[in-house]
Amino acid sequence: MILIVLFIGFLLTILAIFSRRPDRRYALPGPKGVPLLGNILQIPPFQFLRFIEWKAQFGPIFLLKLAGQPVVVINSIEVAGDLLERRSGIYSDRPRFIVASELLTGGLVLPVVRYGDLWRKLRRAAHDGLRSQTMPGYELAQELEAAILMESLIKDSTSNSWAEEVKRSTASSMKTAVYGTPPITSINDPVVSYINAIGHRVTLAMVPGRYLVEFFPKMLLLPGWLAPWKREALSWFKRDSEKLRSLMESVEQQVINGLQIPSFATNLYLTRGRHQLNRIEQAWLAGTLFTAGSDTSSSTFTFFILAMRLYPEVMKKAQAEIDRVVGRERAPNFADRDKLPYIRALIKEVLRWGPVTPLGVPRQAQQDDYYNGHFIPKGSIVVVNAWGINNDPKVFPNPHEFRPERFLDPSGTADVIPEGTRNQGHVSFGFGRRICIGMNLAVQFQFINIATLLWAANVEPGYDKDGDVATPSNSPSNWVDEGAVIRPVPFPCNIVPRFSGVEEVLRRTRAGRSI
Ligand code: HEM
Repeated sequence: MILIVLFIGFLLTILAIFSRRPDRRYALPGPKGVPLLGNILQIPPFQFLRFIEWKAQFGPIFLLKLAGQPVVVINSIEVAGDLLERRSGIYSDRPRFIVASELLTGGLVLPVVRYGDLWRKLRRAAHDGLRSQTMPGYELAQELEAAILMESLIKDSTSNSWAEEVKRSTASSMKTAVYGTPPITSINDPVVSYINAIGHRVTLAMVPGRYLVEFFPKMLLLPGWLAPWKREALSWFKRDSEKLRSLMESVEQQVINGLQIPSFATNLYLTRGRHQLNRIEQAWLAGTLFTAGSDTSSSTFTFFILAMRLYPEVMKKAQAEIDRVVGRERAPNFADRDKLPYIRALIKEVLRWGPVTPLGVPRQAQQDDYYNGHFIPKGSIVVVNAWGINNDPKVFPNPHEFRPERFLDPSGTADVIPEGTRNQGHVSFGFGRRICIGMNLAVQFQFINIATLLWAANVEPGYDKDGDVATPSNSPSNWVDEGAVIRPVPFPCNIVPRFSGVEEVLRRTRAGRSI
């Protein structure tokens, strides 16, 4: 009798294993790995470049195994659209990061929140404050910050410290947009340093292999005295929540005192009845937007400066357009945007050309799926090689060339936008339901800073320590991976005023836009 029960149990186990294991014939193609580790050892830094090589071998969608975890890599705009947009019900979740997105941040950091009701609430509230209709509310502060940035860049035009100044200015602009605070004078501003430190802790906690609990989730049940990593993370969550809440409370207090400075947090507080977020959720949402927007925007602007240093003829063409529309008596403003098609095209090209977030933010398949006859198991991590798509020669001929004209019709006036790019011209903001919620603000930030810099100054070659002309390039040896973003390694260059009187106009612009 016992033998019969054991035999039936054995048969059921085998059946269960084989009903879950896909037939190998249906598996996605992909590089062969080694036992246990799978493809881990084949993945170098700047993996998106290797993914382009594998695309040539295995096609636009392939499978990697990282220590048993299936990772599906998408390398074409069509496949990304098919899965992340047309099957968004399956592909809108994020992978689980126990320490980073649960313990350290209470599951409240929008880019890594699991797909579900809380995500919907946070996303709706974020959309409320960042949709295109709200953008004019941010313009005055962005024009002010662009004038401040330009004044300081040209004041010390031969300095190599421009990259630090770009970081300060971006953090300042994002802090004003989120909390309505005046411009900051130093990147060491205490609020900026605090929120950046939270971002840094989260990024570090996501490094694969850092915490065993990610591989053995049952360890989460250990009591704090046996799990110092858990105790520490929970204590950071408490401290960070208090800090972020105090920032929201100062905004609330201003509104209560009758002072409504336009900002994301002011809007969040005023619309709290509609989105139903509690105070801690509101506080984390505001703080998250600051971090998600700062490094991405400053790195993009740094790629713009690199492009101007490498393509002086593009710079001249853009400046000619600005001179025609704006003249020299005033600095550019948002009212000029519709009349500056070349600048709009140039912004798209910067976002396409610079690998700021080359692999976007990963997704996770919420159920088993088949694509073109290939099996994608539930729980697979799904990564889109955005940089690979942005550099696909079929969509963008001569992709390594910086050429804003690719986004203009032959008359140079009408925008030309490749299909499947959600009207952006590139896929750097992602896809589907989890597409970057801050993209309107991000593009607006780039517009005013790019237009102001081109109006005010030339980006000219700088010199290295030996006195030789520095020769930066847009290639791996000139990129630095900071975890959340990739940016160009700072390179010497000179930002030189284009005409006398620039400083005076910038001073007037600043004085006319106090917030
Ligand atoms: C040039 C600048 C920026 C780039 C390149 C960028 C890129 C991205 C990408 C690739 C994603 C993931 C999209 C996906 O999963 O398909 C994302 C998500 C996100 N971004 Fe941005 N971003 C930028 C600026 C901003 C700004 C300024 C903000 C805030 C105001 C922001 C807030 C967010 C948030 C909250 C998410 C998570 C959305 C979600 O998971 O539902 N980003 N961004």
